[in-house]
Amino acid sequence: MTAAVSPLYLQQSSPTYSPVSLDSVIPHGSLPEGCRDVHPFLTTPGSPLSPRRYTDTFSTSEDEDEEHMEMKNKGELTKEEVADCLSNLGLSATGLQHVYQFLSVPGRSLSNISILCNYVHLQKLELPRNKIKDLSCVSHMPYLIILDASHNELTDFFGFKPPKNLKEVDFSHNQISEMKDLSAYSFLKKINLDYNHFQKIHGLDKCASLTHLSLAHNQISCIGGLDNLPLKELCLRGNLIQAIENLQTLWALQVLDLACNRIQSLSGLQNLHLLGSVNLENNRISEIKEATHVHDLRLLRTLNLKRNPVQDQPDYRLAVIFLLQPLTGLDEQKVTAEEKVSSVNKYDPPPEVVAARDHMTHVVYQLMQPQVILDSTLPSLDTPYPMLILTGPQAGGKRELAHKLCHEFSDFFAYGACHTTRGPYFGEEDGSDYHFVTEEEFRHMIHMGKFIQTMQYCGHWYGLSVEAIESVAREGLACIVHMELEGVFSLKNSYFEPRYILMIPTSTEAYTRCLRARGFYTRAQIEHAVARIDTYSTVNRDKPGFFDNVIACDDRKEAYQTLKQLVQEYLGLTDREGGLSTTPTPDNTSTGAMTADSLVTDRLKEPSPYSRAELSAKSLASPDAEPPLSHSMNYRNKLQAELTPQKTSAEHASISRRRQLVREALMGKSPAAYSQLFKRCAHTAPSSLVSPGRHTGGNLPNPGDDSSVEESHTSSGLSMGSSAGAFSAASPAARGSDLGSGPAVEPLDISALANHDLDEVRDPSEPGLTPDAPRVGVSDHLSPAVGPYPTRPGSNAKPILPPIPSGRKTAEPAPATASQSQPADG
Ligand SMILES: Nc1ncnc2c1ncn2[C@@H]1O[C@H](COP(=O)(O)OP(=O)(O)OP(=O)(O)O)[C@@H](O)[C@H]1O
Repeated sequence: MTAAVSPLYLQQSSPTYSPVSLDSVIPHGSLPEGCRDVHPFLTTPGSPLSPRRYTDTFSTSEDEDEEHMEMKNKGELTKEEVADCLSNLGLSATGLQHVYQFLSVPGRSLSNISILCNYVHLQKLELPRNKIKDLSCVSHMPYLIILDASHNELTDFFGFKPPKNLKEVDFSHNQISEMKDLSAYSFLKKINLDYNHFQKIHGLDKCASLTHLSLAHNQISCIGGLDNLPLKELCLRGNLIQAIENLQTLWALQVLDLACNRIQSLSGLQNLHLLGSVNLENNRISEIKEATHVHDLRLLRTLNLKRNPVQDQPDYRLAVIFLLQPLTGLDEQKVTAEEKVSSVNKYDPPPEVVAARDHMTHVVYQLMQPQVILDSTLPSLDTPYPMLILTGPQAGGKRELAHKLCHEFSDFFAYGACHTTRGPYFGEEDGSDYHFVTEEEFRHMIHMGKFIQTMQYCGHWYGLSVEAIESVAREGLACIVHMELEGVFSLKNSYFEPRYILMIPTSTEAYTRCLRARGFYTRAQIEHAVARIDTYSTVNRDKPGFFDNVIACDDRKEAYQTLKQLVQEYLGLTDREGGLSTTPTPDNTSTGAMTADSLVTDRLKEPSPYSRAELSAKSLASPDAEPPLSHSMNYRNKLQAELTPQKTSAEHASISRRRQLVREALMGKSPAAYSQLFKRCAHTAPSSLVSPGRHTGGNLPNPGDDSSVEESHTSSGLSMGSSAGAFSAASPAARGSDLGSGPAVEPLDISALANHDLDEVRDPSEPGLTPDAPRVGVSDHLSPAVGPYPTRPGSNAKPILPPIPSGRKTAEPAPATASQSQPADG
């Protein structure tokens, strides 16, 4: 049987090789049926059908060998070499024959490959590292898909008629200097033109399939000619490019390599939303802020800015990681989770982090000062000093309403003026709205441990000093302070247990108008303030109970009415004019205040898991409601909860009695006990009271419950009931100013407490014990062995939750001097 002759074979002009029956080469039946039409030239090197074998079988003449050698020497590709280098037997494009589809002839110094005109079925042609100047033979390869002519001497760009299916071309490392129109090559997908002499990109407009283009190491100075190409990868490294331009229409671009150019800015990348990797190594980028140009590229995962001047910027890496949060690799180094967290904590710390740092700073600075006992706001673990904090975005009227409240409820409240480094606005008075200080003074105060919390807002510092609160407390009043969210977070870390009322605008437009109308703020400040509305509502939503109440502050009058009503409810007062009562409205909301949760619900129009009544009941201290323990539990309770999860029945009884007292206090039913908060005693404490260290609690005795209220009133050497009055002895200002109109409180004799019969304080479940008796452990603390005042000041205070005082107790505020209540400077 004679094998059919392949078309390729028919194109061979060599007389040496005549059609041959495969049966003469390999045993019949050893090739699959379809393979029997294969031309013997198209054999795999080394296979039984390799040209070597072939020539052995059909021995050639010596003349032919010589001719072959001669051709080789001239750099001409010979049939033998071709036969050696063919591979990939497969069906021809027509599907009618079997042909070898690949030819790879690398590194043979070939300059003449004209013989390839005959190999029309080739689909892949590799000719790298030769000396080829002419590729016209490719014109005869209509089925060619991949062409590698890299490392040759080509000067002509696509110097052949376009093979219709040509998809990948590698002309890198040649000497081509000019691109030409490639509109006939519409199937081209990848072109590699690295290491040529191109100066300009053009002619690619119609390459509608081009996804990969590499023009590295040419002489291109401007990016252009790439409009609307579906490029996914573009490499222009090693050129003379100075700016990233004309890339905005490359909507599909994912990988961009612009290393080793002269680029100074990342501008020009901002619209490439699919970009996942950008290499800008060894350019001239010097500013970290350049990273903002790619800030919105949410898919950007790797960025290389190595060998750019920007690397010398302090904190470069963290800053870039912060700006480009989705990055997983920067400068060929993995971005770790730790780096991401550090960068956020450094450049945009969440309020909790700011507050924690702030709190830590002030605690440390306070501890570094000589310690004194505060006469009024002593951090009693049982009875925190009552404060009301109005919080919310700037210019929401917090300050105005705080002043109004203080004016109207002057028997209860006074304004706590913070310190600020900003200058006074028109009409603001030093000491009334703020204490206006210089930055230097402010910093000095920080270092002297004078602040409880500070915050930087719009470039200015604000701080609440111990003295600001103390001076109010010494008057027997509760303190109203206004502050931003971070201040609230910080205060929540402290020993104070204020009530927090969020005043929030519900209409952004109206709020913006209001800010503008003030005329104080720059555009950026207005935007900043508006953006903070969301911060507040997010905290409110995510942290139920964080704010005790929420009031919409769009309308100041309404807001004030609501606030006033709330305060009256806190105080258990009836409205002086309107006769408002504390009785809750039928839906139990009782005021126009929104509860913290309901505001979010309203704002976001999401269904609330709670009814309005439930929410109100949760946040307002109605007579029948439990005190809002979740957020106003004091330090001691928190610690107790952690350390002694199991309470004795005596404790339970004590707690419930305390709660009852709170309810009554809130309703004004037990003013005597409640007023003790602000009772000052004329009694002069022994000098041992002025502790060398400011007691922040812990190591001093704590009666633990209210069982000793009566006893302590009568027998202690100190006034009691709250930190406000308990240690007035430590403060000359407080001494002698005990002219309050409230009920007199008898000094507490600690020794009497110490002498308690232990039997009285045992668990009532045990025979002979009363529920309200102090626990044995507590009484142990009170051992006389410790001394007359061996324990924490205020330990004689009764654990009555004191949200708001029941009234002013002093006729005349005692003059306060810094030395009396502040840590001494130095
Ligand atoms: N110690 C503090 N800690 C945190 N924030 C504070 C502190 N003192 C004042 N602030 C807040 O700083 C912001 C800027 O203060 P500024 O006095 O400029 O605002 P304002 O216009 O008076 O605001 P508002 O009318 O809401 O009181 C305000 O929101 C204010 O409540």
